[in-house]
Amino acid sequence: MQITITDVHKRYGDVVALEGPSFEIPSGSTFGVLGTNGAGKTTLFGLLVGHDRPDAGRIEVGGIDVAEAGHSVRERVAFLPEHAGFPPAMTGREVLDVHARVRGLEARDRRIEDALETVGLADAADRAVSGYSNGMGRRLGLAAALIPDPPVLVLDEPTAGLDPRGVATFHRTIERIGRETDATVVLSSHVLSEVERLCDEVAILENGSLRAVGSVTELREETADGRVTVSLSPAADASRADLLEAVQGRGAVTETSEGFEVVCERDAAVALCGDLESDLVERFEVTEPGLEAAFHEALRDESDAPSTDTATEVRA
Ligand SMILES: Nc1ncnc2c1ncn2[C@@H]1O[C@H](COP(=O)(O)OP(=O)(O)OP(=O)(O)O)[C@@H](O)[C@H]1O
Repeated sequence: MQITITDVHKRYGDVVALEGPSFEIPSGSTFGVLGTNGAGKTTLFGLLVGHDRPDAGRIEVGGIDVAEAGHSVRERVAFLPEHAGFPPAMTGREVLDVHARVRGLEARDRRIEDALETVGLADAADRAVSGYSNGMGRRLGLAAALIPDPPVLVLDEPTAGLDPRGVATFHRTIERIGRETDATVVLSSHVLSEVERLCDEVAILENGSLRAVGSVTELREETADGRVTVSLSPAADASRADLLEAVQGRGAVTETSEGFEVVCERDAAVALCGDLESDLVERFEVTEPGLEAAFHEALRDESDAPSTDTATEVRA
């Protein structure tokens, strides 16, 4: 189910939480919302799931205005909040049964079995929640969200506070939902590698405004620069200064003990490698920008931005 966010504004007193972001979340996609602390992610999710109303602008889920839809939005959008707690004395299965009854769902047993299976809790279903690990608790929250078979799943920082094994299990669960259901999954995270792994598309927010939106590949290629690292051969010693001068116009050049590095657009980086005379070059490497570089570039935060991530081409 497609989600359309149009010029949404929200303030809390003097604090502007959202200042007009507009973007679309394609039906059936896994979509990541990224941003620094206080960027407006949780506020946006609160509006998306109908907990709050925007001061101006619209959010539509499957063509229906969430602010006008009232409680019926719950039939379309399921929410896993950042902190979901459950009565500790109940078993996982009992928790899900209560969720299913409250929603008035039919075929409850089948739905509960399916949800437990999807999140990998079938074996632990009859244990008390008090004995669940943090990660199991998060997955139980996800199972509760999945029970009504919602067209849209909104997950606020779903892996925050989990250990690496819990994170890996949660990732597999989200990938499975992406593969096996038609659900549109919207998640927020501070972990860029997680978003890069799970999401088809990403929006980057800062101070309530949209800074960038697109597929992870688009953001990598359009928003951030690549890097060429060149080690010169001894044959280049005599012409080192000329070589450095020749590459000056190609991007930001830094001399290194072995040669030089040039940070420039990815296409320019590849072209530069092709232009270098092979007998003067011992080795070069083109490093593609990753989402982390794109994120920092979108926020124009040069100070601590690693500009490159993945090495893609090495030639001796
Ligand atoms: N109920 C509230 N009352 C007052 N200010 C609020 C309220 N909720 C959010 N804000 C403010 O709105 C801005 C956006 O907050 P929000 O929680 O949406 O950001 P976030 O991107 O989810 O941040 P984080 O990554 O830290 O969770 C912040 O400046 C925050 O302090």
